[in-house]
Amino acid sequence: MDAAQLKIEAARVALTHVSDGMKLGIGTGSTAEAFVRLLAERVAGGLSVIGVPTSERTAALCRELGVPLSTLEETPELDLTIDGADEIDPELSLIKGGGGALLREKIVAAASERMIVIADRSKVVDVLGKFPLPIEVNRFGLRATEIAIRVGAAELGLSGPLTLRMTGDQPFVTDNGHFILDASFGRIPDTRALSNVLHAIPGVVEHGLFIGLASAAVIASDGGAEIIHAVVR
Ligand SMILES: O=C(CO)[C@H](O)[C@H](O)COP(=O)(O)O
Repeated sequence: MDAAQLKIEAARVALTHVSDGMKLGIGTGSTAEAFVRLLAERVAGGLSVIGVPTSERTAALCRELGVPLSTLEETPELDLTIDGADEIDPELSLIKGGGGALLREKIVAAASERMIVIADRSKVVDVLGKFPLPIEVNRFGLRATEIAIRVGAAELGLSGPLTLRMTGDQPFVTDNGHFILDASFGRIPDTRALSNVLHAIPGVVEHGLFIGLASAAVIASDGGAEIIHAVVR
């Protein structure tokens, strides 16, 4: 199977966990898009669900394909979120935000009873950090925030380039109007410690470490799809 087929396979298996009447968080990215396309087919066939999208991009696709949408304001408690990831470790901690939607993705996942991550096997790692960690930051005080991140990371023995994400010659702006710094720290042995350090910096809005949020992961490979369950949650 090629990469696109693996994404569809992971999405197909995740869809078997969706049932009539569910309130769904709907992720962002190419794997989540594969899920939306399959979900739309089921909706056309009579499945009744309501979706809360994690980005404007996902919202537009859902509207185009006829998946009924709500907002987190209208529907603040969700049954299940299905989303992709950039990296997944054995405890189902994740790096997310490659598509820039990490803040809404984390809020939606936290508002959901369960989160199922869908990915191909290339996303599974022993230790998170090969994929640069996206950090959503307020535009105000960007340089000061960058310095505070460097200092905090160094206290944990982490260092590496912090790159302002760009779209062409302009900084990439998230759906929430913020910038993203991609932190190439390499392996992150203590994800909780880094999460705490980043959350203590006022200019940091959110980061892409998702710890204790995923209940299960559907990992697709040529051998088929494997479901990994989290120990907690
Ligand atoms: O976190 C995300 C978007 O913010 C995506 O889930 C992540 O980047 C994976 O994307 P893809 O399925 O395209 O590999």
